[in-house]
Amino acid sequence: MLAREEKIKNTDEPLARLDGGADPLIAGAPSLTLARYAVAAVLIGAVASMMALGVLLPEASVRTVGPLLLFLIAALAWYPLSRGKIKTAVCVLTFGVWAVMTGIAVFAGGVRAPVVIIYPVLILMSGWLLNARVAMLLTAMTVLTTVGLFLAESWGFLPPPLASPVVIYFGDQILMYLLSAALVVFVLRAYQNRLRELRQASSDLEHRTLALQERKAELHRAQAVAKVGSWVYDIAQETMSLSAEACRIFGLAEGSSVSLATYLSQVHPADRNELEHAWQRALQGDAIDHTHRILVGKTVRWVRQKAESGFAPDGLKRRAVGITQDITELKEAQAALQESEERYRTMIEWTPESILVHRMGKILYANPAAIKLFGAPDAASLLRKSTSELIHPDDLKSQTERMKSISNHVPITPMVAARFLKLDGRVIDVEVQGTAIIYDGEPAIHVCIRDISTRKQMEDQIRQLAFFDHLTLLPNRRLLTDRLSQAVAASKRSSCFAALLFLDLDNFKPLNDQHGHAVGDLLLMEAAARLMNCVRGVDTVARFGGDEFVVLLTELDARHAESTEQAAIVAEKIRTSLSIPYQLTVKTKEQVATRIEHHCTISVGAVVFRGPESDPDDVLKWADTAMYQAKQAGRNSIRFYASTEQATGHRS
Ligand SMILES: Nc1nc2c(ncn2[C@@H]2O[C@H](COP(=O)(O)OP(=O)(O)OP(=O)(O)O)[C@@H](O)[C@H]2O)c(=O)[nH]1
Repeated sequence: MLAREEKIKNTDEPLARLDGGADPLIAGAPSLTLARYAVAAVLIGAVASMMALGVLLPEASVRTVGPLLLFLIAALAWYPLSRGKIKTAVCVLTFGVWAVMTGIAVFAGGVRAPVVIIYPVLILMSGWLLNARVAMLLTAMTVLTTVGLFLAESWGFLPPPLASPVVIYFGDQILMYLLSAALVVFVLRAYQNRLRELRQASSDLEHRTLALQERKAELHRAQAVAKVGSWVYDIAQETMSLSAEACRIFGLAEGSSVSLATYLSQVHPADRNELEHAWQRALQGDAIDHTHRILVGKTVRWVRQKAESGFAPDGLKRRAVGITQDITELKEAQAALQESEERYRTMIEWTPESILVHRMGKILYANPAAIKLFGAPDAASLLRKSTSELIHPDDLKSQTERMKSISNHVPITPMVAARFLKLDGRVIDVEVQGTAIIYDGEPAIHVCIRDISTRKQMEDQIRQLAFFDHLTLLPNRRLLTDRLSQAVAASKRSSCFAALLFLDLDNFKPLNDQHGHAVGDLLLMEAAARLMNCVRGVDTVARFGGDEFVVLLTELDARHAESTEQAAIVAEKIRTSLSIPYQLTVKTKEQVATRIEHHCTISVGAVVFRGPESDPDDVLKWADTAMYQAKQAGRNSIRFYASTEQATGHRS
């Protein structure tokens, strides 16, 4: 098909216009093959004639001029033919042959020359292969020539005809008949080829029409799926032709076309002016890319118009070609997203919880609560920091791993306690919870930080109250019981003995009675401090209650005697230390502070024990019994619980 289109393009224009500008294919342009046959036939005929004349009439070389001219004409026609200019070639051939034949007729007897038989054939061929005008022209030329030959002969202007043997007449006539027959065959074949080509062209046209319809349907489907319509605006006519999807978007019946004024009246009043300006710019050659609202019934639709103005393919009409995209859903989604982002922003701006957003450790956002929590003067000074600068070094590894897990969407404990650092370096106890989010279009981590410093302090206080004596800050009876159980269990494992010293201040009550409870408290605190100085770090000094203290000595010797000796040494050290006079500051009734010296001693009951022979209750009871014995013995003394009773398990 393309090859044929190419051939048609190459056919010379002036000749094509001789038939009134009709499609040369349909007007019967000769095919390249047939034209070649015709030229070849003339060439071969000319050569054959020259050869025949050379053989039959070697002495009459002048007779070969005719065939020689025919040969030249054919050679001349071959040149345009080789360049695809078929009609020019046929023209050269027809008129050339006509001219040569006329020349021969002049020397061969005028209107009686045998060659005149070729004229009708040439007229027919020119009419068929070229067009009616050429045939008419050739006919007129032939009639005039015939009249001319007749008059020339009548007036005796014609040269005497060459004396020709009969064989020449015979040969000429046979050649003319053959040539005529060949031309008629060419014409018929050209006609048949033309018909075949027309049928082929018709079938091609049908296929092209079908393909075009399919493409049009596909385009409609694609436009409907993409919600993109197209239009062409004829600037002179001021009419906009719309595709089916464009009609749907504008709420018009399929196949509608609208004027610019009608379209503008459909545009939302708030957007109309701006669109009109854009349209004017487009008419001056600018491209339009404009988003505006249109009113379709009672609904508002968002559309994006993209267009360019220019000339139609005919190069005459000015027009604008554009597409219309229905972006209502996109706009609604954008509005919803914006609303949700604003809500999120407001929420995190006002929440009392501290929130940071970071990507790969770089802080991107900090809410006011976070700025306050980290003691930053403003958001910018916090944004300059990396997360690693805000995390306590001890927790950095675990926090970094958590961030990695969050980024990789690996499940983790939602909230953990950690220590963070304020910008001034102070430590804050916090609970952190991280979530993977998309921030500014890229993955990031949203961290929620809760300051639990106050809660931690309160917990510590509660712990202190639950397990420590508030006056002396020593472990209380509950914690002592726990440590004693641990000591029993440890001694069972290690086979080493432990010792428990039960201490009771002697004659403490009179101090309270004489100087008041506050002074008694001072003594109790001083006694506690002295006790702490008498023992190792692994030992426990507890306030059992009132003026009673307990000292638990662990990890003594594996032998009972040695352990008893070690415990006795510590007990003696304690007894000595606590009997040193106490310097206490007393306030008189008049609130005047005076220092008094108070002498106080202690009675110590001691027991050396080891699991599993002893249990915590027994040990306490045995030490208490021994302490009672020390009191009985006159106070300020140390008594060990009898080991025989321990060994036999006697507990009375
Ligand atoms: N200042 C003060 N006194 C307390 C506290 N707890 C108990 N006491 C007093 O401690 C005293 C203990 O009395 P006791 O041990 O029976 O009497 P004591 O005078 O030490 O006599 P002995 O123990 O027999 O030598 C009581 O007067 C209690 O009121 C306390 O927390 N502070």
